[in-house]
Amino acid sequence: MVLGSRRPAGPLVPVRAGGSPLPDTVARGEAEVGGRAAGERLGHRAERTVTGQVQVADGDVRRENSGPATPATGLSSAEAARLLQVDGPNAAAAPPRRHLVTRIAHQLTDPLVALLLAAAVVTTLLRDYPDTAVILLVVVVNTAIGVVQEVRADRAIAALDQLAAPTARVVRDGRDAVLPAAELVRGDLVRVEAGDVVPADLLLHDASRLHLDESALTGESVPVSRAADEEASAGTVVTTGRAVGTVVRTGASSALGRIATLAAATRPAATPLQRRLASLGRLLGLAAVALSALVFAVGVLSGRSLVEMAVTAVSLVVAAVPESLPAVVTLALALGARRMAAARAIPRRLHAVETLGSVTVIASDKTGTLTEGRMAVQQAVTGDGARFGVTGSGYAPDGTVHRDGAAVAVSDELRQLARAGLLCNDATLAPPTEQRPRWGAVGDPLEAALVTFAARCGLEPQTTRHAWPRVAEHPFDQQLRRMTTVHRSCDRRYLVVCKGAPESVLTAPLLDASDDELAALTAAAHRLAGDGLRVLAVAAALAEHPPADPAHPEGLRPVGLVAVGDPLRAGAPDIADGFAAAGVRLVLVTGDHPATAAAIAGQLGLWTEGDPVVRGDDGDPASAPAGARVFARTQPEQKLDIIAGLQARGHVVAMTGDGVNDAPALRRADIGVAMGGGTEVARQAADLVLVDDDLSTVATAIGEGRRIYDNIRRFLRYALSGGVAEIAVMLLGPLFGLPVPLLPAQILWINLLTHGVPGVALGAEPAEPGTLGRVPRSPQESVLGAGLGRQILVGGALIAAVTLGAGVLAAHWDRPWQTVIFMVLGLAQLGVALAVRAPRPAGQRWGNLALPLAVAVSALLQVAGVLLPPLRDLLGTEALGVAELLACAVVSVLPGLVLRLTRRRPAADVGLPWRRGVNQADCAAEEEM
Ligand SMILES: Nc1ncnc2c1ncn2[C@@H]1O[C@H](COP(=O)(O)OP(=O)(O)OP(=O)(O)O)[C@@H](O)[C@H]1O
Repeated sequence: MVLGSRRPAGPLVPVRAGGSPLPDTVARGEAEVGGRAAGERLGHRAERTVTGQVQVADGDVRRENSGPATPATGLSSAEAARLLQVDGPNAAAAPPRRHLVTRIAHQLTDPLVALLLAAAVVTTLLRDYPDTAVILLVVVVNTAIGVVQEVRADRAIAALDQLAAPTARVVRDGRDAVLPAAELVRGDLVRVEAGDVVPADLLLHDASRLHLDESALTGESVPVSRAADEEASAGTVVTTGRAVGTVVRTGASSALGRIATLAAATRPAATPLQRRLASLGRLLGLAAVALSALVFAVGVLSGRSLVEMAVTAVSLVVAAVPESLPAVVTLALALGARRMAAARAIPRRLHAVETLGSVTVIASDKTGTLTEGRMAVQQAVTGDGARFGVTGSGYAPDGTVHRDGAAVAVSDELRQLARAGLLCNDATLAPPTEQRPRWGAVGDPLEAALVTFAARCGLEPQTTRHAWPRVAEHPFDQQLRRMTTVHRSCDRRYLVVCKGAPESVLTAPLLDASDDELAALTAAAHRLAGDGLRVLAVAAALAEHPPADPAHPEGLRPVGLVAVGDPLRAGAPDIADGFAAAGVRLVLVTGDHPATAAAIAGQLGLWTEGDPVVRGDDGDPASAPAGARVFARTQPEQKLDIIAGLQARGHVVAMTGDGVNDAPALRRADIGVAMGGGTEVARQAADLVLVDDDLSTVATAIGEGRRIYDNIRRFLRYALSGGVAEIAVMLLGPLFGLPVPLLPAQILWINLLTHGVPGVALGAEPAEPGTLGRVPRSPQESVLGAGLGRQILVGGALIAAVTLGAGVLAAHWDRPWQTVIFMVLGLAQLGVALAVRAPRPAGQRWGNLALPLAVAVSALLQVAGVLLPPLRDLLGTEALGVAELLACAVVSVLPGLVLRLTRRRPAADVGLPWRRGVNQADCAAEEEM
């Protein structure tokens, strides 16, 4: 879906006269009767009855507005609270909360658990009660761990939903307030403006140039205009203008609610990693079943009873497959998401948490993301070529104009330039308040800078605007990159003013100027842009008649250039360095002039003389050179092409955006990043919302994403090494004269102690030092890739080797070898859990304490299985002496020790340059350049 331009071009738009933003009584009963009734917009035929109710053709009768007309002060909080009780929240019916019983039933329907329950039935029939007891214990503990993790994950996700919930600007108790959209009630007075998603069905009272993108409801993406007394439906997007309206329907009865597509209603789909792990789980399950069948066959052939071997085989399947994997992954993702939110980067979908770790390119817009978005006119060049400097603080109207370092009086030419910039302008300035001690911008900051400039040139903005009433306009249009307004002069003529990008304004037939004049102004504009300033050219003319098409005025005379500065955010160069060190390439995508873009990119260390600057107005940015890091003069739609081009080269792309028409690009990017201060529609389209508009939090989020992925692989390495070892011991044991190395109850006991709590604790391991200094992993890489498969086999082989070795020696010395195998196999796995932990972060004494604690408790229980008589009876173990126990402990340490000593040092600390982060194809292409 491509939304229209931020302020879509239209034909000659007559300007509404006056129109206070908030009429005295906005829900005017009589006025509405003649207007279009609610429901009509949605294709329902609607008639208004004498009682003020709306009769909708589908038979639905509802009161449009309860009680008396809403006064300009909006509802009182008490009345709103009462209505909220009556109608419920303004949200799609929340997915029903899963009852505990449902959660337990869900755990019990897992195929592995079903297998265990079947085995329990068999052992009960055989009166093998100890085995039955152990099997049931495993089922109970695993179910409990599964349910607890699911609840924790759901809670973390629900908390995130709250943080990223849509908001609405509403008038309550006579004051403007920003509330969660879910708290809106019928009768609430709501304000909407460009970039907002209409939060509920509104009956409009005052609409100024309001255009709505209704594609969410109708599929039609061309914005439609809506005026007072018409309805704005929930879920539509304001592309231009602003309006005030009264809520007439909320939640499920609103337009969006009725077609049941409110985003909140959908349960999050499984993430790609979860899906990949689910299929890996199925594969492992099949492998475990096949190998257990082999163990079963070997056992039966060597004379063991069919039933005993069947129960052994089932236990082995259960023990070898990491059944807690889905729970570990979901919890790791959900807790990671919570941690990101605490770092002020709110993931709106779980998949963002895992995808962030493999981001290779972050494409950022300039204004407000890398720069502060606080603009000020710094230089001005008048039509006669005179150049002025302007100083002052922020948007404050006072300041000075100087030339060659000395304060000068404002010339007529400069005043004309300032006046033109003030008239062709929709912004105003907000004086300081108690909460905000500085002057602020209302509307486009660039235009607000022009208002300040006019004031510094001695003009009184309101008086000037009043003296030159606007009669027609062509709003700023990102395609044309200019804006035109037409004003009535006091002598009944028309002043036509056009301001915009120099290449859009300094061109015939719009401009009537000599080639020399044009060349001089274009060169001046280029020089100013080269200083990193955003340059606007201004042209104007007095005419007898308004232009036939204000989008394309003709015959204007150049009035001058204004060059607007927007300081780099403090720390922006460090952000660029940080991404570079993380192997993530920062790319600047802007609608600004190539010289401005290059200058800013130069200050960020992204660009040096000779590097390419790709121009969006000069061809297809998707076919840009592979190493390009600056895209200028791009249209929002071209962001899609840039993303597609990068993705085709194998990059995982994060894209920032905050405007109305950035939404498609935010959806298309692997990670759409919206600014907390941006538009609602951008926030809702994004995967990640940066609360403080601070791009550096993306780096933190990338680090978190990598940590989570590392921990999932850590868990896999630990759990699968154990599974491999168990199967190897059962298969190879008979070859070493150990007929049935482990009894079913023993296998399940080991499974219980090793998988459950230590597994979950591994998910909480801290990030390895230098996680952010690593090359991002390839998204195509298998979960078991990058050597993990080999590490699992090595780990499994080591555990199996020491276990079988200890068993063989015990058998040789005529000691209870089966118990020795039980002991060593369990303890060695726990040793591996400690060996695969992340290196302790610098300055932290203990790291993740949960893991050693979980391992210690599990080790004690394992020893108890041999020492305590009741457990011995249950598990079929025999007593071991202290020396034997110590020997078992020493042997069990070996696999972990070997793994620890041979651990590769993290590739970190070396601060990889970003170039190493791009894939091979890119490197080759860059070398060719
Ligand atoms: N209000 C305006 N009136 C006239 N011209 C404008 C206005 N705003 C921007 N321009 C011109 O259009 C060009 C593109 O601006 P636009 O706002 O589309 O860029 P952008 O992609 O949002 O930039 P950024 O990456 O800096 O956020 C600007 O360089 C400027 O020359």
